[in-house]
Amino acid sequence: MSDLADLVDSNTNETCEELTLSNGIGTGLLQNDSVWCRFKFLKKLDLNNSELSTLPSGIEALSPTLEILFLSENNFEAFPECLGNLNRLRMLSLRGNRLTELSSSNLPKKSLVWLILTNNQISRIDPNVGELKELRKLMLSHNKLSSIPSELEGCKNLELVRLANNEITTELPKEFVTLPKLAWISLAGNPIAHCPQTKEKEILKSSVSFTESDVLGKGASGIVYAGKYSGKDVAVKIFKQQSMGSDGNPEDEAAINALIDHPLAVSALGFFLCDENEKHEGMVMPLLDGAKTIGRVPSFDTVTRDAGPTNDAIDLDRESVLSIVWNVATALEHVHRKAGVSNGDVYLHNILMCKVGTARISDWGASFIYDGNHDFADVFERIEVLAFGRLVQDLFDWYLNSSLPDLTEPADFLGRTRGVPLESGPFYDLVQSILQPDQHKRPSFKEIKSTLSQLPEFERARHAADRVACS
Ligand SMILES: Nc1ncnc2c1ncn2[C@@H]1O[C@H](COP(=O)(O)OP(=O)(O)OP(=O)(O)O)[C@@H](O)[C@H]1O
Repeated sequence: MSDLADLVDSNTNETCEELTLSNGIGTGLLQNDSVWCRFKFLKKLDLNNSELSTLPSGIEALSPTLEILFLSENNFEAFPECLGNLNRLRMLSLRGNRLTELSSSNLPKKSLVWLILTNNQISRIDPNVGELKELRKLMLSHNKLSSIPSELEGCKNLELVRLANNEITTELPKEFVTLPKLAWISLAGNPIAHCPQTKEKEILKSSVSFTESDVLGKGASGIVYAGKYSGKDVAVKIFKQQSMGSDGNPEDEAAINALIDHPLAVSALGFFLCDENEKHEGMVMPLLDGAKTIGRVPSFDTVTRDAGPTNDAIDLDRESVLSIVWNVATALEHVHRKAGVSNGDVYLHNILMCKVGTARISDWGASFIYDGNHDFADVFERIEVLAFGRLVQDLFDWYLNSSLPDLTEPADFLGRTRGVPLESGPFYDLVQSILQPDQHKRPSFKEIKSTLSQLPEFERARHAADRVACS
């Protein structure tokens, strides 16, 4: 291939909206500035894994349309200047590069909502980060940050922040953790987060068997197989090694799984280690018969919100919806109160529903442990209360055509017309107190569970959950 123009002529159409030039296809050819202005409709460009350390300014010709740019697994040491002129860019990934600093100087401040900087060398966040006013999702796991600047409070739209596996030793600024829309945060693998030992749940690899063809499901951090352990049918998750996942490390996921013990939460029976490096290789969980997730992971459009129901959960009746609400609230009340654990990823795509219809919360890959006596204990719980509110909001939107009172987001996040407003009453009041910007005024999970338990419409859900606990 000698020329990008040839490549473009032979493989694509200039009216295309998406172009993939990853794995070196575009390397050395990017300099052909005249090519870029021929793309009048390009919304998404993938230049992953191409040994790039600079971008030619010709790429600015894409600014009228380009929304999504992948520059992951390259050699960038700084944000290329031309990025700041891509003024429709909403999503930018520079995962797995050599960045040492996050500064908003060369970023499109008015348009950027989703920034992925996982697995770089970032040790400093410039105070000008607060200028990224539209930012909703910031992925910074696997970097070298030792502190977070209070100026992050300027990012009033931040909803999800990943900070796992950094070197954070100092308190997070209060202005940041009390941001009005912050609902998902991960902090494991930092000196400020606790990490217990999992020795008591270590099991011999030889005691677990599974066949690679028997896949139950795939997640970002590993694959789950049907298998056997101690004569029982189980689910076996094999972690991707060195995956530098956006959420955190298998070690932390394993450590937290070892702490979770609740019938409405899916957690580990045991872990086994790699023979070579003693790292966690796999995890054994109780097998949930016919387990299916309820939500689809967020899309480029929905950013921080699940994209909609899975095909396995297209139709859920009111009874099922209320049962999911009750089960998730109950499990979260338990893990926050008993273990000081924040799940960090409370989403319908992490709720597993088994054949008989019981919903359980799963996936502790973004979780972290906090000190229940610490000043921030309430803060971490109230952040997750908002994530729970988002989950309830999605359930009512998808299945009951009902819109909940949302004081954090008076206009719907996708600009859609939502369903019929929820009728006023105690449930309305509860939801309104959950979906509000002032963290202090949100209820704890204990209070949420207590209010739900007094509502007659949740009685059947309560009894069904009690039966699961007794079985
Ligand atoms: N205990 C289980 N029993 C039956 N199926 C399971 C069990 N745990 C997981 N699965 C299946 O495997 C899929 C992947 O699970 P996993 O927890 O790895 O995914 P995930 O929640 O997407 O996590 P990740 O953060 O790793 O991407 C689930 O969606 C589900 O279909």
